[in-house]
Amino acid sequence: MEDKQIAAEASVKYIRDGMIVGLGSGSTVNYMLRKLGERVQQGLQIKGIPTSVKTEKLAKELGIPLTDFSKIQQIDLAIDGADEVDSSLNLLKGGGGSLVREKIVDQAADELIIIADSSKVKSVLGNFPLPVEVVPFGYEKTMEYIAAFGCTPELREKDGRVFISDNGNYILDCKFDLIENPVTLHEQLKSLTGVVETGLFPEMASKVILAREGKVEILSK
Ligand SMILES: O=C(CO)[C@H](O)[C@H](O)COP(=O)(O)O
Repeated sequence: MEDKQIAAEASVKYIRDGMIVGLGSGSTVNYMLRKLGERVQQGLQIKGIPTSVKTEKLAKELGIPLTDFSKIQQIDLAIDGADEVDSSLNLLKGGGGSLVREKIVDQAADELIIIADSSKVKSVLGNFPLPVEVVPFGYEKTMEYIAAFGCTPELREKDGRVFISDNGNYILDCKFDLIENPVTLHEQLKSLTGVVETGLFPEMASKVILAREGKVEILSK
């Protein structure tokens, strides 16, 4: 079993009867959904809030009951993946392009657990290009303003076409050398008019469940 799957399956034991659960996005989360689907078939009663159209589709296929923000007051727990995690549990996310919905759900949850293999742990964030969701109108200008913060932004494409997020926006993948201060960089980028959201999730995760060579490790605040 690969480490992503081991970490993902270990997270399911934190899901208890009656919980409203934020369902993240990505290949690690897909393993979590499959395990959760099994638990639901065995009688676990939960409702999930998906963070992407892809997650919503898979959850429905697996028989996981879903809800939405119009029907609930709180999210007990969100389980999500990440592209990078630092030792203070700051996250860089959005490799799959779902960062806006992920951030809305993850922020609303009482607890956020991140699941990952050990390759995602970095001493400093920024090796992975930072995904920034931007409004399509005038994205060329937004790109120039973002580049002035010391990165090389690239418009994300998929299958030879511009990638469109679930929210109808573009994603700019911004290669920084290192992101020494994720809080400040996030605030600076967020202040640009065309920026919808950045893939920096500082100080949000309460726990990271990692798998390294088949063994589970827990990083906590
Ligand atoms: O932020 C994300 C999607 O927007 C994912 O959680 C992140 O890209 C990790 O993906 P994977 O589990 O496939 O490595």
